[in-house]
Amino acid sequence: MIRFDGAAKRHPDGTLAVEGLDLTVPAGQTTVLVGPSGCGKTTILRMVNRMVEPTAGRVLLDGTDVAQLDAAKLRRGIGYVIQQAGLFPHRRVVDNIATVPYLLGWDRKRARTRAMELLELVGLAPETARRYPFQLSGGQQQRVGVARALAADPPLLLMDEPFSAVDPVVRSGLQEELLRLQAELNKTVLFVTHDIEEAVRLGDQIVVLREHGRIAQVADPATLLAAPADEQVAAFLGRDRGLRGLALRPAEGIALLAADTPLDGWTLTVDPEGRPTGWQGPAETIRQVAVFRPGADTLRTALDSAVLSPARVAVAVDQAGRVIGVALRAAVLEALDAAGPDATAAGITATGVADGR
Ligand SMILES: Nc1ncnc2c1ncn2[C@@H]1O[C@H](COP(=O)(O)OP(=O)(O)OP(=O)(O)O)[C@@H](O)[C@H]1O
Repeated sequence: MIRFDGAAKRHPDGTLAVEGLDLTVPAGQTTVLVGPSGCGKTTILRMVNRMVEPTAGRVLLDGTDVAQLDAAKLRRGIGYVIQQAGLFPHRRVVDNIATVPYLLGWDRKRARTRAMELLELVGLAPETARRYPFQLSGGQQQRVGVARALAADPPLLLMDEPFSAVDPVVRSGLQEELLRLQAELNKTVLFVTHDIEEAVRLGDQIVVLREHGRIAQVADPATLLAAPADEQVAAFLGRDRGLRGLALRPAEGIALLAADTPLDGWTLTVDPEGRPTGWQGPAETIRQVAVFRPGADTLRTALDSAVLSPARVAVAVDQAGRVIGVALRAAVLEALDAAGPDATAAGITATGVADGR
């Protein structure tokens, strides 16, 4: 657990980066710091590994003030991932990953064996090990960066906009990978981003910051989207926060009809295994079918499937991608009602945000 106890940073030129932060980062969970550029996110993160020393207050790691710990030793016990991975260009991937084990004095063979395990864990092929960073794509470099941070199995990971330099598709893959890893490893993760979408996807706890590291709100993603603390937070979350909140709710309890139900003249076509191949209409054929997996996907995906379909139904598939039925748009909305409106659950009224009640 990390505890910021009035932690502040004023730079020698007088810039007040962080005014005085009180915050608990729970163990075994992902806490995301999000906020506008320059609000102090990186400064807060770096106070933990002493790359920035607070000018007032303290940062406690499992109850110990980090200022009392040897900085080099402290850093070897904390995984650190930064934007564009920050790999050593002259070292092969395997040796980049093994950096901390080498520093910890592991013998070469053990360190390299560990590096190979990690390469697999982050989804990279074994032959990647012999390459140099410049021979990898941006997304692959980030994966190596994550593997390097995990090499000595530290309980804590600091991640500073680790995925912001890659394109949206790669980024989404990296986020998914981090979620998978985190479900397995249960690290304490402190993650910085300026992307609220990323924060909502990855965070167990989201800390929305204003300038000078002032806390605007600390909440889990569903509560944050349903009940922003004030207008400023609501504006930061964006206008479609309600729709984005659907991404946090499972697509469950949606009534399915048989896939061969007549649908306004549209027929869903499937391949011999039963996977959807397109929509056959009276005058045209559409070759894309947006699908959702009941239980595995979210209400947002189900709604998306229903909105994109020319037959105005969501297409439900099983884990193998075989069609198991279709759902009318109304059925998706009913499931939404049955799940209970989040805003009410969070204790606010429809006008609660606007008028401050
Ligand atoms: N060495 C320094 N000297 C003076 N001011 C600094 C120094 N380092 C950072 N700052 C200032 O401190 C404030 C917080 O910076 P920080 O990098 O923590 O913000 P951030 O929220 O991570 O920003 P971004 O999202 O743009 O990366 C900024 O106003 C920045 O200009």
